[in-house]
Amino acid sequence: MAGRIEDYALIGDLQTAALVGRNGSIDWLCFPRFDSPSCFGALLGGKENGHWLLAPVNATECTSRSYVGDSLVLETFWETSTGTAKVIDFMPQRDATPDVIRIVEGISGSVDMRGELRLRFDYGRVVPWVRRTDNQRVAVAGPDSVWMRDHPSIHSYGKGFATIAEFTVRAGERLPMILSWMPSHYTVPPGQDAEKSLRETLDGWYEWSTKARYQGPYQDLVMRSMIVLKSLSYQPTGGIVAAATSSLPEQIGGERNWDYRFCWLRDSTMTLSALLRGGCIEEAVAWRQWLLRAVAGDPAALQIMYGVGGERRLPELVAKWLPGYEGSVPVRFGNAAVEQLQLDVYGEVIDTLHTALEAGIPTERHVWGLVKALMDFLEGHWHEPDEGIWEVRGGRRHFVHSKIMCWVAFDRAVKMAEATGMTAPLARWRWTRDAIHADVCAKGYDPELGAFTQYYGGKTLDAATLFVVKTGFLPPDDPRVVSTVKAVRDGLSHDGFVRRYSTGTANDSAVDGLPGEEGAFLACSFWLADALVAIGHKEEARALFEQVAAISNDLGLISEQWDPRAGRQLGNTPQAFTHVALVNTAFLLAES
Ligand SMILES: OC[C@H]1O[C@H](O[C@H]2O[C@H](CO)[C@@H](O)[C@H](O)[C@H]2O)[C@H](O)[C@@H](O)[C@@H]1O
Repeated sequence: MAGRIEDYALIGDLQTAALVGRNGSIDWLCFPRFDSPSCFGALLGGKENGHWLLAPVNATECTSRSYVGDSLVLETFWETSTGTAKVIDFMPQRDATPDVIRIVEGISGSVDMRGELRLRFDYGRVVPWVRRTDNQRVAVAGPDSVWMRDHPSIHSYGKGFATIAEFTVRAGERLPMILSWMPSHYTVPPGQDAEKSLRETLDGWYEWSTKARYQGPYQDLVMRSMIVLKSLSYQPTGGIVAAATSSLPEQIGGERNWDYRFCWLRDSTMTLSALLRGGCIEEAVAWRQWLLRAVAGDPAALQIMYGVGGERRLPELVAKWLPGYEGSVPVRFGNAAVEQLQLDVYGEVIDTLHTALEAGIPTERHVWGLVKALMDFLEGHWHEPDEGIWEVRGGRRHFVHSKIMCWVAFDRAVKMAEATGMTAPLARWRWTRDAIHADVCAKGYDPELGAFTQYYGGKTLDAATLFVVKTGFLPPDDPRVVSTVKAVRDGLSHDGFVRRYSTGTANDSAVDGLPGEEGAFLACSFWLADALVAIGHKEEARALFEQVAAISNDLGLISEQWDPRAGRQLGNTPQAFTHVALVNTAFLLAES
C-alpha cells in the first residue's frame, strides 16, 4: 500500500518527477514527461502497479532524510543494528535520456540492502519483457524501454516479474544504480557516470538557487517552496504543471480525484508571480514564450489549461484497472476541466504580464497583440456565467471571484497601456472596468451575510472572494472587505484551516456537481492570512501562517489540501498553488 501523502519526497529533472516514500520506495514516476503514463504507479494502487524499493533488509521506515542544501537531491538515512547507510536519490538534469540514479553509501559498519524493481508501463498495466544485455537489463513494452545498470557488486536476479537486488554496503563504499528511459526503438542509452551526474546536478541546483535566493523570515520553507515551483516547470518549453501527480484524493475514499500534470494558466501565472518576487526573471520570460506559442492561432479562444508542450486536447479517462490511493476511485488521467469557461483566467494572465512589466521585462509588440486579443474577447464575455476558479461541474454561474478577476484584467490592461504608451481602446477599457466594478458591488455583496457571496444571488461564502482585497478591487478599510474577511475566517475555517467553500450538503453539491466532502484548501488559508495582513490583523496572520506552514512534511513539501480531523495531507502533491500561496504570504509578512 502507498504511504501517506506527506510521506513522499520529490525528485525531478525539470521534465518529469518521481515520489520517494519514507520506506525507500519510488511509487510514482512518469517517463519521459510529467504527463506521460507512469512506469511506477504504486501510489494509485499497489506494488503490482510499479515501484522501486531500495532499503535495508526488513526495514520499514527510514531514520531521517533531507535534501542536500538548496537542491532536489535527496538523502535518506537508515540506521540498522549492523551499521548505517544512506541512499542518495536524484534525477540528473536531462541529457539524452531521463534517468533516476540511486547511490547507496555505507556510512558505518555494514548494511544488508534489498532492491525490488517492478516496472509497469502504461499506468501500472503493462508488464514489460525484461532481458539481460551485457552488464545491464532492459525492460521493453510498446513505446517504452527502461535500462537498468547497477554497480558490479550488486547481485540482481529476476523473480515474480520483478528484479530483485541483494547486496551488502560497507562503510566508505558508494554503489550506484541507474535507471534510464529510452523510446523502445532506440538502442542502448549512453553510459552514465553516477558521481559526475551527482556533482553536475548539485551544481545546477546551487547555481539556480543563488539567483532565486530569498532573505527573510521562514527562509528554509520559502526556498524549498521556490525549488518545488522550479521543479514543476517543464524546462524545454517554459510550461509549469499544477502538481506532479494525478488522482490523489481530496477525500480519502472519495471521488474528487483529478489529474494535475498540466499547465493551468491560473496556477502557472500565480507560480510565476511568486518566482518573480523571488527574482526569477528567466522563468517568467520562458513562460511568456510558452503562453504565446500555446495560444497562437486563435488567442481569443483561450483554454484554461494546456499540456506542457502547449497541447490543447487533454481528454479525461478513467483508469478502471487502478484501485486508487487508499481505494479512492475513479483514478483519472487527463482533465475535462480543459473544456470549461473560467473567466478569472484572463485576469490572472493579464495581471502576470503586468507584474512582468513592473519587474522590468518589456512588453513586446506581439505580447501586446495578445493582451488586446484577450481584452477584445473579455469585453464581449465578462458578463456571462462561467465555471469559475473552482472548476465546478454543476453548471455555470455568475461567480463573484470570476467577475473580480475580469475587473483585474481591465485594470491591469489599462495600467500597461498607460505605462508603455502602446495603442489601446483606453476609454472603452476604462468604461468596462468601471462597469464590472459597479456590477460586482451591486450583485456580489450580501448585507445579510455580511460578505461577498460565492455567486450572484447566492447565500454562501467562498474563500476566493478574499481576492476582493488581494487584487485592490476594494481598499482594505472598506467595511465590505473587513466583514468578508471575518466571515470567511469564521464561516469557512476549521481550527484555522480554510475550506474554499462549503461541501457536504445537497445545495453545495448542486454548485460543484460532486458528491462527498473535501479537506481544507491550503492556499485559501494563506489567502486568509494575506487578507488579515491587509485589514491590519498582522499577529493573527502570522500565527495562521505558522500554523498552516507547520503541516508541510519533514522536507517542506505540501499537497493541495489538509484533513484537519485526521491530521493528514490530501490531494495532489506537491501542489504549486499551495507553495505559491506560502511564498506570497511569507513575502507579505516579511514586508509588513
Ligand atoms: O474541484 C473540482 C476541480 O478540481 C480540480 O481543480 C482544482 O485544481 C486546479 C489545479 O490546481 C486549480 O486550478 C483549480 O482552481 C482547483 O479547483 C480539477 O482539476 C478539476 O477538474 C475539478 O473540476
